[in-house]
Amino acid sequence: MLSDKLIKSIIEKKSPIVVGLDPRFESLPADIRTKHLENDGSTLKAVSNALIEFNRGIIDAIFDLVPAVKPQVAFYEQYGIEGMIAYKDACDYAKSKGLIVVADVKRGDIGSTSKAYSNAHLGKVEINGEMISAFEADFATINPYLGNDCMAEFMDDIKTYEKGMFVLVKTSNKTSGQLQDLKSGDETIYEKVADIVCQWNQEICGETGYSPIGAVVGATYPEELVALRKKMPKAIFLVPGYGAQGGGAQDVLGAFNEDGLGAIVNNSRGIIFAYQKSNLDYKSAAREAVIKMKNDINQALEQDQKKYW
Ligand SMILES: O=c1ccn([C@@H]2O[C@H](COP(=O)(O)O)[C@@H](O)[C@H]2O)c(=O)[nH]1
Repeated sequence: MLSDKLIKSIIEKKSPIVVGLDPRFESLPADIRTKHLENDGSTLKAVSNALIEFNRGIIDAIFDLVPAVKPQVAFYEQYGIEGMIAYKDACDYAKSKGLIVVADVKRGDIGSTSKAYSNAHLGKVEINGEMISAFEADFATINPYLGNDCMAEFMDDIKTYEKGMFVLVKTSNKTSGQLQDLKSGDETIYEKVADIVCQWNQEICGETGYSPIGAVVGATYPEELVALRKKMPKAIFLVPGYGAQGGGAQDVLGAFNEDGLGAIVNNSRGIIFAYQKSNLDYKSAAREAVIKMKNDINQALEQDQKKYW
């Protein structure tokens, strides 16, 4: 089961970290931008090729240190078809290096449309009797706003193809409370979503005790992390908000179970653009940033007596 694969890879690499592949063309190293603008002019193709070169460099620099990467589709989609070619390359190249791919696509719609989203990112499409993969990520992030039956559309592919999903429970952004913290009866909306995640965790769970149905909970809400951890013991938490959004090692401790497992902390800008605050080239700077993040989190886990390894 994919949750077992992720947990085992976290243990093997001693690294509960996911690197966010969120490239911005204007923030890429000047030599990469110049080369591709000279080759292809001021075009979407130039940007796409630059993103591909940059991402491959980042993946080469960090693949042995972390279990997973998380490409955020928005940074590719903005460049249209050419951008999506770079998105697919990020997924495929990361997989070729043994990494688990979390597609940050935040999908969810009426049931029949959710199924099409699931086909695109987790499952396959049928063409003339043949089943073909489109993007083939491992996990996808899911927006629960349309309700249980719409999220359930992803379940078939999760079971058939050993995939997983991370459901947005309590997001890291400043105004996440505007809707997510509203009360419905005794519980907040985000607690209701956590209840749904728990139900699915009963339905599907791996030998490590963790389910491929995980939860997104922001590092920027450490108290909620603690409470939600107790509520969803079998869910793996995908924790964004570390680094650029202000979260640090102490803030994410609550995401981990007492066994020291159960969470994977994302850092995108803080790793891929680390070179901007360093004298190193972008690959070496990304590697250094991952090593520092890993040491910081492992040290905090050790002090909290939660370190697994
Ligand atoms: O609640 C959420 C859900 C998703 N994200 C995504 O994570 C990364 C964070 O990037 P940083 O550069 O590390 O801030 C980005 O892709 C977001 O779309 C999130 O931040 N919060």
